[in-house]
Amino acid sequence: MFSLFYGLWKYMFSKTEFHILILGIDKSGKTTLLEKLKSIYSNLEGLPPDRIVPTVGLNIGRVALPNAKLVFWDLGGQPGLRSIWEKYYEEAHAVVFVIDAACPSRFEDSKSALEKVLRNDELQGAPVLILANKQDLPEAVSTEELARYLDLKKLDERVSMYEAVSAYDGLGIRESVEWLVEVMERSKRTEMLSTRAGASPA
Ligand SMILES: Nc1nc2c(ncn2[C@@H]2O[C@H](COP(=O)(O)OP(=O)(O)OP(=O)(O)O)[C@@H](O)[C@H]2O)c(=O)[nH]1
Ligand SMILES: [Mg+2]
Repeated sequence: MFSLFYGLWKYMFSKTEFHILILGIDKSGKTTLLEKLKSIYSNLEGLPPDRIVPTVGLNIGRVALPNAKLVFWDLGGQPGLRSIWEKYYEEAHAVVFVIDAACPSRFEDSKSALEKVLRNDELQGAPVLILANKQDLPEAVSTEELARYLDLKKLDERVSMYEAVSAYDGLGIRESVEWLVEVMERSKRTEMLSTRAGASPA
């Protein structure tokens, strides 16, 4: 009897926990975005941009929404650190790929890093959100222009979206999170990860 009530309680009140990987080449603004996410969604003030240093290990940010718990994993994007990204693929429900939209000279590097992410079998079916960051800068390109530059064939088969954001002023961040939650809740990958964890599908 207890287990019946516990099961019902769990079904009604427990929230699904989603793991979201924040990837992108160095200096694209991943950690600044993570800190902005924390300050938008919790009472805690995130670190101000001038206190953020290049990431070597892993930064974790937790966001509690009425319908879901989000755990963001932010990794370092320097070339020598990108091989670490793969260690987190298996457990990730979705990927946020951050690009410095104001720095066209590094679009090629971003494109090849993103293509490598998209090719990896361990991330099969994971929704991908591509963020054109630093929109507060006048030289930042739009999502349409960035999409043209990147010309990603592999994206056609993906649940994906481009969003223009600024990790400084928060532009586009709520919309991005709303999209992520909506697609992760319906995604086959979430079902697969829940089954693998021995829990009932979300
Ligand atoms: N103008 C502007 N600058 C930004 C924005 N986001 C990040 N930056 C700046 O870009 C630089 C790199 O930001 P980080 O957040 O450290 O970048 P990162 O992607 O975490 O870099 P790694 O940890 O080395 O991979 C810093 O000087 C930030 O202040 C933004 O939205 N607008
Ligand atoms: Mg960082």
